[in-house]
Amino acid sequence: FDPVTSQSLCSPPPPLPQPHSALPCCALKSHLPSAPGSGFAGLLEHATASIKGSAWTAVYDLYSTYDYTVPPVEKTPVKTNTHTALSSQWYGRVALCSGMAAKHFIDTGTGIIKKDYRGNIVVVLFNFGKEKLEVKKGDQTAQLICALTFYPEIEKVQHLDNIKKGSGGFSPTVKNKIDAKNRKMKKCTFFLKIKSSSLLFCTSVNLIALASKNVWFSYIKERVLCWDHTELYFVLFFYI
Ligand SMILES: O=c1ccn([C@H]2C[C@H](O)[C@@H](COP(=O)(O)OP(=O)(O)OP(=O)(O)O)O2)c(=O)[nH]1
Repeated sequence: FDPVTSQSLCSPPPPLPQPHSALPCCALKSHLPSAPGSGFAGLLEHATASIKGSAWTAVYDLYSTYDYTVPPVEKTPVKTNTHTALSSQWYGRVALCSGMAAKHFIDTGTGIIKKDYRGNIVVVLFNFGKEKLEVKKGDQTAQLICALTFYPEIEKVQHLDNIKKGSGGFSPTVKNKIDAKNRKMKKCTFFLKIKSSSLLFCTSVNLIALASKNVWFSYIKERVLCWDHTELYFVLFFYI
């Protein structure tokens, strides 16, 4: 699917266009690294404008080819005139510029560049801000990351192996943490209740014994109030 023309890209991919000298049009050709982790992600060819920020960065800057206006709460596909020819196991990812996100509330949509895509890389800009965004020819609109990927074979199975995350839907880990916290809180409340009940019990026995001077109460007072609170907790624990 071509995000600009809304046409299907099922037809054979068009040949790479010749770069226009006045526009930042370039072709990236990637090779598999000779050794894993060698960090060699792409070779810039026919570039009229450097799109890599520095020698050590893993991303290539993508620039707008034309002037655009992105109205507030709208999206605009921005052509970059950048074409990729990625080798097998590579794919491209259009990522947002943090500066545009922080300053203008701009995000980029979609963003997966298939290795066999030969069309114009388009950056779909979403304006979540209240102001319209003016994009000028040559402005950086996004960054391109070339990443290695794998092709897992799909197998139909009856069961999956035991997984920790469970089937709790979104954020089950967070839910489990909240559940554990709630359980801890319940435990604390329970022991607090016991503690306050035991204190209440001691005070009541004391007061009644004092007021009535009753032999039985004096007996209970002597027997019970000489216990320390720990013993009382146990008595009340089983009683409650
Ligand atoms: O931000 C983006 C995302 C995608 N593309 C290009 C490259 C990608 O290979 C092609 C198709 O995009 P995608 O595969 O995400 O769309 P689809 O609707 O699944 O299309 P297809 O019919 O190719 O499966 O559009 C861009 O230029 N910019």
